[in-house]
Amino acid sequence: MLIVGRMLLGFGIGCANQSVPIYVSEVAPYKYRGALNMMFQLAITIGIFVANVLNYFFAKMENGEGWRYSLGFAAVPAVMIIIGAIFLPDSPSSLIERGKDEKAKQELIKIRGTSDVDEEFKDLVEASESSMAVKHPWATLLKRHYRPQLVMAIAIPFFQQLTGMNVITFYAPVLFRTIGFGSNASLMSSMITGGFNALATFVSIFTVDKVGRRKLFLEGGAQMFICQIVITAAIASKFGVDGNPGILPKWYAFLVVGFICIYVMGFAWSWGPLGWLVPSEIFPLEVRSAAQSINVSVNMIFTFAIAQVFTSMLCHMKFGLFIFFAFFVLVMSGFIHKFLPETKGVPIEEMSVVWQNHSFWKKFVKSASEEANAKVDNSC
Ligand SMILES: OC[C@H]1O[C@](O)(CO)[C@@H](O)[C@@H]1O
Repeated sequence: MLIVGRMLLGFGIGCANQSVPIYVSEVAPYKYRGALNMMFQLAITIGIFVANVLNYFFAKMENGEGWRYSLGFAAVPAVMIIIGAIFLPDSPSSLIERGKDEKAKQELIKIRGTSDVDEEFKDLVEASESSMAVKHPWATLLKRHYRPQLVMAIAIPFFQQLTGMNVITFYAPVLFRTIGFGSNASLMSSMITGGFNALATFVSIFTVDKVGRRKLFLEGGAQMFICQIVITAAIASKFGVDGNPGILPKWYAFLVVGFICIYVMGFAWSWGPLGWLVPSEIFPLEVRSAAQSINVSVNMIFTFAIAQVFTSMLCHMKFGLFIFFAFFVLVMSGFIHKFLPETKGVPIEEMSVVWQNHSFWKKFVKSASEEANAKVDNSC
C-alpha cells in the first residue's frame, strides 16, 4: 500500500512540476516573471520545512503512531492544489491555441490590469500560429534549431540534482547522526536547514528580476562550492576514513551545521528556483510542453538516483562524497558561464533573440530574416 501511495504521490508531483512553472511563466508579466515563477520553489521549500517540523513532533509521539501522521499529512497540500486549480483561469496562450481568441484577450486584459495589451496579444497569436504549424513537437525538439532548448532541458535539471541538495533534504537527520549528533538534535538540525532553505528562497524572489539569472546561478555555485570544501575538510579532519571521531567538541557541531546552512542558502537562491524558472521561460510554445516533460523527467530521475545511491556512496566515499558534488558544482557553474544567456526582462515570445545573439548558440539558431530567406531558397 505504501508503494502504491508513493506512486500516486509521484504521479501528482510530476503533473504539478510539468504545469505550474509553465503556467506561471505564461501568465506573469515579463518584468516580474522571475519573482512570480520562483514562488513555486518557495512553496516547495515551505512544504519541506513544514514537513520537517511535523516530523520532529510526530517522532515524539509515545504510541509510535507518528509515522502514520507524517505520511497522511501529504494529503493537505494535495487538497489545496485541487481546490486552487478549480479557480484558476486558463492562460491566454492556452485559450488562443484552442481558438478562443476573444476570451484570451479578455483574460489578458484582466491579468494585466490594463486594456493596453494589443502588442502582447499579437505576439501570443503569432507564437500560437507557429506552434500550430508544428505537428510533431517531440521530433521538432530534436531539430538543430532547438538545440539550445534541448540541451538546457536536460542539463539544468541534471545539474540541479548534482548539487547534492537532496542529500541534505532527504537525509539531513541521517547525515547529522552519522557525524555524531543525537537523534533529537539531528531532527532539530534538519529543521534548521529546512528553515534556511525557505527563507533564502525569498532572496532570489526579490533579486532575480533585478540582478538576473546568471549572476544568481554563479554566486550560488561559488557559495556551494566553498561550503562543500569546508565541510569535506571538517569531516575529513575528525572522521578520517575509519569513521571514528572520538568525542566531538561543540564548536565542531556548530561549524558543520553552520556551513551546511550557508550551502543550503546558496542553493536556495540559485539552482533551486532557477532550475524551474529558466526552463519554463526559454521553451517556445511549439515545443514547450515536450521540452518541459524532458525537464521534469530528468529532474525526477536524478532525484531518484541520488536518493537511491546516497547511503552506499557515503559508506564508500566517506567525506569524498562532498568533493564529488563540489566537482559537479564547478562544472555546472562553468556551463552556465559559457552557455546560458541572460533571460531577465525578455518577453517569452521574443526569447529566440537571446539565442541568436549568443556567441555559441547563434550557429544553431537562425534569425527570422535568415529563416525567411531559407524558405525562399527552398521554394526556388
Ligand atoms: O529545496 C530542495 C528541493 O528543491 C529541488 O531541488 C527542486 O525543487 C527538489 O528536488 C528539492 O527537494
